[in-house]
Amino acid sequence: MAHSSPLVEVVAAVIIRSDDHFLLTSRPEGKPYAGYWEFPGGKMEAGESALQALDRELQEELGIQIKQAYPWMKRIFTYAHATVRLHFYRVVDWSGEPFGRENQLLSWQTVDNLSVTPLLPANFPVLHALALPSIYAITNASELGEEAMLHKLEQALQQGLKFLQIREKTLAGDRLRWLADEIIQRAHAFEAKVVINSDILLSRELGADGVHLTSAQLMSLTSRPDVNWCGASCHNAEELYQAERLGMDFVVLGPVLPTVSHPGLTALGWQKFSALIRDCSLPVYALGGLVQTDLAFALQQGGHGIAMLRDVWTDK
Ligand SMILES: Nc1nc2c([nH]c(=O)n2[C@@H]2O[C@H](COP(=O)(O)OP(=O)(O)OP(=O)(O)O)[C@@H](O)[C@H]2O)c(=O)[nH]1
Repeated sequence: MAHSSPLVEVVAAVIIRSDDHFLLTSRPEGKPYAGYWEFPGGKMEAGESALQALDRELQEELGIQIKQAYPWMKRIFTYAHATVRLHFYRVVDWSGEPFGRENQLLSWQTVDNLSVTPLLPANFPVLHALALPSIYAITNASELGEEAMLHKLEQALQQGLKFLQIREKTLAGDRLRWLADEIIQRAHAFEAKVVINSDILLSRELGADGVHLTSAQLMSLTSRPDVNWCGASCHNAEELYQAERLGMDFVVLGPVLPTVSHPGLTALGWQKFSALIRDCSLPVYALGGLVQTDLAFALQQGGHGIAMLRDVWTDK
């Protein structure tokens, strides 16, 4: 889209408590969209980095100091008054207790039970992304065996796993249908989301929460399949761009590190991962050779979380 006005760079903080509640504030009188609920933040000033701007805004508006913030999605949005580029950060640790220093209202909210309205229109995709957990598991019955896979899944669900992809390339027909059905039933008993690799019809038939498209499917589609959650595998800038264009809910990008399952693919490395997603408007999971302890680093690189096919099923 062509921008008639210059881009206004804005930082916005998704301040998340350990109980997953996040903070919304109401826009003060006198500003465009006064009374609308937003994430605390504001315009970057000349010479400031995004993080410096975030730090300043949170001190000015809420009286808190950031201790840990992760860069997250970016999003360009055109309002009648301006075109803004929003730099979202997830702030997970801070000092001080937030209070409205500019007489704005504050409210701690959850994605499942949002009780304030109206919200700034640019922020809806961000709320959607907040519903996605930071760990994305990928099933691996072909290596573990089907019964062992189900057993490991049960354990992982008990330990808090909330999101997984059924990806069983060596199974088809009734065998895949049976296993997928077993997995979905177990996951749904724990309110975990399940997407199925590639097969949109199977996902609908079994009542899964959506699909995970291969990069080849992603590149050949002209619109997003009509399912609740739709993700895709990406390996480069072109595929990321297509995922944004089609309005995917999330992507995985990799392989970040060399991996046993895809020996032919050259690993991106963390630097390239981070550079590729710097301006991405979607939540991006890092994938490829990762273990659970890589999560913090992936978040620092701008990732939404990590996807795992092996480490997630190993006993800890
Ligand atoms: N702070 C904030 N701004 C947002 C969000 N979403 C969103 O579209 N914006 C837009 O980004 C711009 C931020 O401008 P602002 O008016 O809050 O900036 P500011 O605090 O520096 O105020 P100022 O007008 O006094 O300079 C507005 O156009 C606002 O509509 C959000 O979640 N938080």
